[in-house]
Amino acid sequence: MKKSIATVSISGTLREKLEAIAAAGYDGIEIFEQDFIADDGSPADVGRLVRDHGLEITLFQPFRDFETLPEPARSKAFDRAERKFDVMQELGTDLVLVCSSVHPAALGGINRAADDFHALGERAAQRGLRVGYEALAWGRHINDHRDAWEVVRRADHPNVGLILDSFHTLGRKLDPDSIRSIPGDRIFFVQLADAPLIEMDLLYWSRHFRNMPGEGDLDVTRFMRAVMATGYGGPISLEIFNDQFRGGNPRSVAKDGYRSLVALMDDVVRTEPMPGLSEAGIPPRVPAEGVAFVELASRGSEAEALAGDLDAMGFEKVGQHRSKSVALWQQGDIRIVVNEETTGYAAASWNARGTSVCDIGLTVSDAQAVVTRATALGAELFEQPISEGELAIPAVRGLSGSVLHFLDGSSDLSQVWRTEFDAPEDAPAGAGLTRIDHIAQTMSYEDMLSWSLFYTTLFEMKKAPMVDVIDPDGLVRSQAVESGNGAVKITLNGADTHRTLAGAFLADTFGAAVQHIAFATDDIFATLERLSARGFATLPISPNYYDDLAARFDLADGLIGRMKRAGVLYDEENGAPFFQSYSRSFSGGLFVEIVQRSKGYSGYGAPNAPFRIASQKRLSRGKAMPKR
Ligand SMILES: O=C(O)c1ccc(O)c(O)c1
Ligand SMILES: [Mg+2]
Repeated sequence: MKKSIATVSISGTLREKLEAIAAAGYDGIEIFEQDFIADDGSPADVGRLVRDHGLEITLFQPFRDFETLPEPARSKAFDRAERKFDVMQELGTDLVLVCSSVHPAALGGINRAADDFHALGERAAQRGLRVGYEALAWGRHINDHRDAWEVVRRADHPNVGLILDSFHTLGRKLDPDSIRSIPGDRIFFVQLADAPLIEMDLLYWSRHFRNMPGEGDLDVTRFMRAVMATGYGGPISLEIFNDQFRGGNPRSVAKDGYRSLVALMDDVVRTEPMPGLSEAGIPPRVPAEGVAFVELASRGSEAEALAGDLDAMGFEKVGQHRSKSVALWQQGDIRIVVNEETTGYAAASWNARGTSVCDIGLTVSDAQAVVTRATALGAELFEQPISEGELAIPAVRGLSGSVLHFLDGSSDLSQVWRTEFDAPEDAPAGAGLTRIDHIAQTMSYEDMLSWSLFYTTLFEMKKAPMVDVIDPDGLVRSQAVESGNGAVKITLNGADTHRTLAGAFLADTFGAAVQHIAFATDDIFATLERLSARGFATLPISPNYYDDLAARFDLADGLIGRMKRAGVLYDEENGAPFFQSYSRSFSGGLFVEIVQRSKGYSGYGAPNAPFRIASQKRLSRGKAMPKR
């Protein structure tokens, strides 16, 4: 199936858009009239430019306010159409989108509209062109794809067909299954868009908040399944009006769109039986089964300080890489790799960002299959020369230059710690930190959709609801993506000002992704006691916090006193308790969190974030609270 994207969907000049669209792997573009008019090339030049990028023009759009006008406006509309037909022929495209009229003078009437389209079809046919009719959700008389189809059906002309747009159908909560009874060869074009569910005016919602399939809350898969059930074989095309994308990086937005289309069609072929459809062939989404390791790039005195911090947290250095300056630290099921190499990817990461997380290893059922799926979704393979005795661990680039490695139970990969690090089989229990609870990535707000799409298209992962994290200096939006069994949880934290703690971290580290790692324990008080004996200092929390806690929750006085002494924060969800504590910042602005979840608490303690952040900021300004 041809993959296409409307030029309105991304930012830049037409030429920049074409570069980005071609690089992302699309077959064609819907050319938005404005984009073409703004370019100073003739229609023929623009057509050539598009084809020189290996793209075709799948659609010319939009042609507005055409149908059911009274004379003399009706004749004028036909004249306008003829002029657009001239342009289309010069551009080299045969299909125009006519969107349903919003003209105040439009008379309406299915038969009147059908007559106008029949006449337009006759004119188009003379030039070998085709006309597609789309119901805008806010069209004056036609605002439902079922009515648009009735117009097309009655127009009864081979050069007149229907254009479907998932936004207009799903945004109006129309049943997408009503599409199933339309003959596929009468559907000329299909536009796809998702959107977050927000109650607002349809037109405003459509023009500003659309996003890529999978990024929003509409059931675009169900819509597309219905389309495929008709036997439709034309292009699938993204038409995304989004304020953020208009100002975003055209290359990454185009790549996100491509990723969303591949994932969407994969979901469709897996759920809608379609004889003969050959789109399958990419490995399915699989669950991420666990965090196998987190790798930090470090060097010199920073690495020494980091070793001290890891030791204070109860980690033990269990192995040294056979041929590289890379150490393996472990506690329970947590593996931290510290890479001090002076060449290669980790070295480049250290040079750019100082001590920071440069690589995340995830456990999956089949590492090679995950890499195959990731590359089909547009991710880049990651490869480094490997030395004698080293394993080639499947890996891809994540977003913003990050790297993800994949380990599975296959014989070689499961032995990596023994093979490369001579690590013993038994894990040190340390201070009782058992596993990685979650990894918190910090990013600019506009990258959040890209990251959540990245994870949810690659893995069986669900998005948790977006929560607001209140930093005294601004808002940070936080959204978790989680594998079904909770084995892998990643929180995506989007900052849009450098004044927030997250934003300052981003600026100071040139966009390092991971700002903190949360470790789980079964007994936070016992663990903190052991850590304290090892010299680990928790983040101090204001005494006011504990007074408030007593008012908010029905907790034993003894417990609150214990939390206060240990620097533990508390939250609760339907009676399920959650305890969390934070470290002070390490070099590079990284910090860790220690959590104890019980009875299925599923959140991240978001209500505590303002107090945690305020304390971190006090410390970083050198105004630590006096000990009391
Ligand atoms: O917002 C609009 O006007 C508009 C134009 C063309 C489309 O295909 C569409 O879905 C919306
Ligand atoms: Mg549309």
